[in-house]
Amino acid sequence: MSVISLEHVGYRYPLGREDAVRDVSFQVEQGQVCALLGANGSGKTTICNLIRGFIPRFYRGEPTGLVQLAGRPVEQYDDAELTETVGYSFQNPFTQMSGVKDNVREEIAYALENLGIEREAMAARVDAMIELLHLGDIADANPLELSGGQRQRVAIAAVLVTDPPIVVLDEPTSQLDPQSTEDVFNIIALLKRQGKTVILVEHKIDLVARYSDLVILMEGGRVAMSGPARRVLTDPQVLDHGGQLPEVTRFFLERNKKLGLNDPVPLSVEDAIERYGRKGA
Ligand SMILES: Nc1ncnc2c1ncn2[C@@H]1O[C@H](COP(=O)(O)OP(=O)(O)OP(=O)(O)O)[C@@H](O)[C@H]1O
Repeated sequence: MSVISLEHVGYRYPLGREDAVRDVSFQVEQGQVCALLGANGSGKTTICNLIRGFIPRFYRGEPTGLVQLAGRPVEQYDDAELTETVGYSFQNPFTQMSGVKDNVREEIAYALENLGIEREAMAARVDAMIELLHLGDIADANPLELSGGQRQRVAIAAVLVTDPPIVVLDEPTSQLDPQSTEDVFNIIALLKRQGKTVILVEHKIDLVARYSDLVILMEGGRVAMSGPARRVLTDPQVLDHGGQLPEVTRFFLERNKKLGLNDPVPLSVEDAIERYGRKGA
């Protein structure tokens, strides 16, 4: 049974002039990282909102089709179940801070307070998140006085601390420097090893190629291409649908074209080294 399943899903925001998503179908199995790709406005965040149940609980309107989590329609989940099942890190970390907590430690603990977790266990889980996301230096800082990148890391910690089986990360590295970006992708790999199912909206295509199992490429609210990352992200048609290809892949596609070859195209530098060894291209 798929952990996340969308079947022919469509939705228009109440004030929208056209459908934000149309006839979207895909399945994600437990432990998979699924990347949602596509140009601005192609429907990625809307899909995240449908999976988290914010549509139609927060955003009104009537979605069509069927969104299921672990085989159960999202509309059958109550609010508490959805909170526990889907951890959601928003595209804009500025909207994610509670605004009611004085420091980062309390901000991360906030989500646990309502779950009735005992104090000591709560402190241990918060400490683990502070370590995981390298927040030690700012643990006592006011969440509202952090930089964008710091807030982004606090927001991810606040999502992961509740240990949800599904994690939705909407552009989690948009404000991060290369080192912190790499850290976040290492955490995604860790989540995968823990058996969590991850939905990732991310533009850094080289990292997407290295860490994702599945890719859904959106275009104008529809699924333009979907399937295993290895298949989709080595297909030059991605470029025709407003997507990007990893740098190494583009290089090898160009090489094949120029030399009239039909060699397999690698997805990452590691992949290229494995296929072509030291002699290279
Ligand atoms: N609250 C809203 N009300 C009306 N229309 C909306 C709303 N939010 C998004 N839309 C529209 O729905 C469509 C899909 O938007 P969505 O935010 O899902 O795309 P996206 O791929 O996540 O874009 P981005 O990369 O810019 O975040 C767009 O046409 C957008 O203008």
